[in-house]
Order: sequence, then C-alpha cells, then structure tokens
Amino acid sequence: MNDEQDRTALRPATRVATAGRRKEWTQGIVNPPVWRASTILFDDVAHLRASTRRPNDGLYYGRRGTPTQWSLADALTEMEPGAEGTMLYPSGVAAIAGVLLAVLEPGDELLMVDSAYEPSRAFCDNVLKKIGVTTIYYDPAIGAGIADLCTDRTKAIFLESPGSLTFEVQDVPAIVAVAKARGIATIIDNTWATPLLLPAIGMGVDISILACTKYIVGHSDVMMGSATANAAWFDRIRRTAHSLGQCVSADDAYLASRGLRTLSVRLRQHEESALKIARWFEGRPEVARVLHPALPSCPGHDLWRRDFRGASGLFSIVMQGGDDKARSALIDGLALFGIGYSWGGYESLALPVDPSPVRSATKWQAEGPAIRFHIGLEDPDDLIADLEAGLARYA
Ligand SMILES: Cc1ncc(COP(=O)(O)O)c(CNNC(=O)CNC(=O)c2ccccc2[N+](=O)[O-])c1O
Repeated sequence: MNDEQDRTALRPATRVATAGRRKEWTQGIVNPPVWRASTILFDDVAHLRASTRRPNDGLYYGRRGTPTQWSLADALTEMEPGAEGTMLYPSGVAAIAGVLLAVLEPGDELLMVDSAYEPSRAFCDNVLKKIGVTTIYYDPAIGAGIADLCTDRTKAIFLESPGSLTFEVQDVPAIVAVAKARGIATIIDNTWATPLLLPAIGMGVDISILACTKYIVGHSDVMMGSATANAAWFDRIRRTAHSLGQCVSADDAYLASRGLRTLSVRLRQHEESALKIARWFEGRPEVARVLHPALPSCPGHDLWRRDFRGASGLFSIVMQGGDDKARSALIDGLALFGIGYSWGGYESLALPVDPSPVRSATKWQAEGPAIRFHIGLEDPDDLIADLEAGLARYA
C-alpha cells in the first residue's frame, strides 16, 4: 500500500478504512500492533536528549503514546478534512473538560448551548465557574442571533448538534460566521453525527470533540474521548492535554481503531433502522412527538437537510400523556432494548429522560414523559414488534 498517495481526495468511507495505517507503524501487518509502554529506552544519552527536545516526534514516554495511539489519532484527524491534529482522552467528558480548560481563562465568557449533554453543563457550573469563567446558556435555535450574546469577553461558543436529549439541530455555519467575525473560538460536541455525517472542521468549527465511547468504538467496551482541532488551536489543545496528563491505553486505542474501520457501514445501518422506527412511532397515537433530526417535524430539520450527510441511531420520543409509571412499564418489559447509559454500540437501548431540569435558557414543555432510544444493529422489524408490545403496556 503506497503511503505517499494524496489522500485528501479520498471519500469518507475509504479514509475510515485506510487512515492511520502508516507502514512505519504497522510494519506491513494490516492493523498497527498494540505497543504497551511506560518506559521507552534510548540508545544513549545523546538519543535521550534529542528525544526530550522533540517529545512530540516519536517514542519518548508512555504518556506521550506509541504507534498504537498515534495511528488512532492520525485516523481521527483524517476524518476531519482541514484538521491539524487530534488528542485522545480517557472519556468524552475528559475531552470536553480538557478542551474547555485549554481554551478558557479567568474572566472569559463561554456561550454554551442549552441542549448540551448534562455532564458538559456540570463542568461549566462546577469547575469553570470556580476559575472565574462565566457560562451563558443559549437557545439551540438561536442561529446568527448568537451575535447579540457576544461581548468583548466572549472567548468561545460551544455547540452540540443535535442536542443530547431533545435533538434540536443548530445552524452551525451561521454561528461559525458570527464567531469568526469576532475572533471567538467554536467548539462542537460531534458525537451524534461523527465527522462522517458532519465534517465540522471543514465547516469552519475550530475544535471537534467526540465521545469515542459511542460510535467510534461501536461495541460498548471502551471509554474514550478525542478532540480534533485546526492549526489555530491544535498546539494549545495538545499542550493542555499533556499538562493534564491525559492519555489512553494502547489496548483501548487498538479497540477504538478496530471500531473505526466499520464506522461507515454501521452508521448506515443505524440510520436506516432508526429512521424506519422513528417513522413508525410517528404513526402511533400513544406518541405525541418524535425528536429525530431527519423528520420534518423535528426543530432544525431543514438545517439537518442542508448540513448533515445523514443521521445516526439516537433519537427521542415524547409520549401523549401518561406518567413515569406507565413509561417504566413500557421500558421494563422490552426484550430487545437494554436499559443503560451510553449509546452508539451495536445494541439497542431505551432510556427514560427528563430534559426540563437540564435546561436553563429555554423552557422544555412536553405532552408527556420522554424516552431516548438508541437503535442498534438488530433487525428493525423485531425491534418494532418489541416496541408495539411496549406501547400496549403504556396505560
Ligand atoms: C453527546 C455526548 N458527549 C459526551 C459524552 C460523554 O462521553 P463519555 O461517556 O465517554 O464520557 C456523552 C455520553 N453519553 N452518555 C449518555 O448519554 C448516557 N447518559 C449519561 O451519560 C448521563 C450521565 C449522568 C447524567 C446525565 C446523563 N445524560 O445522558 O444526560 C454524550 O452523549
């Protein structure tokens, strides 16, 4: 395989299958080996000193990685055309925290989307506040109107599109344009779409965060996060990650690389099955609303059609009346849906969610309780039969 070819013209599925497999790291085998290390031995003192002067170039110390981690980081960078580099973290929340600590300083203001993942909000309220960073939450539908919230202290705008529990799609290009005109950094949590469905850096976002725990790993057996940044921000992200001692094990990096290779085909199946089930829910009288970006009824659907290359397998429904007891009866009796946190693996999941306590800038009103579904790789007709029985229990 010719390492030298120009890879920028390759399509996303080809990049995902081939990226990060440099011969210097694989030595000719298909997958980079698992290089486990803490101590790295040098030939002599001169070699040690030369490596210490250039710790980002080659083997140095376990915390700085080995070809196993470098291969994964290289592949994740390639997934975001226009990106400079990627840092790896032990979880998605660690990646979010590491990026925010890299970008923000005391006295700064952060604009954080109100539909963000709850632990992202918790970091702002519990940690950033303590170091003198002010977080202002904004309506996910704000678009270019975010300009009215920007002040001379605004340092960064954090996006998550679609939102974690309620799936509003944001106008990423409009917010990026406002930010760039003011020298404000943009950060996106791109876990739901991955760069395959939303090429965030190519759209002008400065830093793209993934909870690799989800679709990148794809098998519910590794916790990992990543932050991919453009040339303006990567060095700062890398320096802060090193200062925080952030690293991942070679074994987890290997499993994440292994997951990455099938991401394209898995996402297509998640999209197809989830859309079939979301449309089925739309026809059910027990369901008031289906919050799936690919459905015209979902807030921001037109933006999804304009900016996204598809949809993944996570969406929510709002029940028509009923209560938590009825919701639990629906969920508890499901045979093919696990009940658990996380998502993005091959298995289907159902999670009772209550968005209202996790909002501050916008009011969440609903006709009844909400359930977030992750649609896995099972046959969608089996899943629908299971859900049909579940709806019959919703009394
Ligand atoms: C969009 C997004 N971004 C980052 C992360 C964190 O990834 P990590 O789990 O690897 O740290 C995630 C993790 N997702 N996990 C879940 O959605 C499951 N629920 C939770 O983790 C959870 C935990 C405590 C409180 C609230 C929630 N929640 O989902 O809202 C994410 O969905």
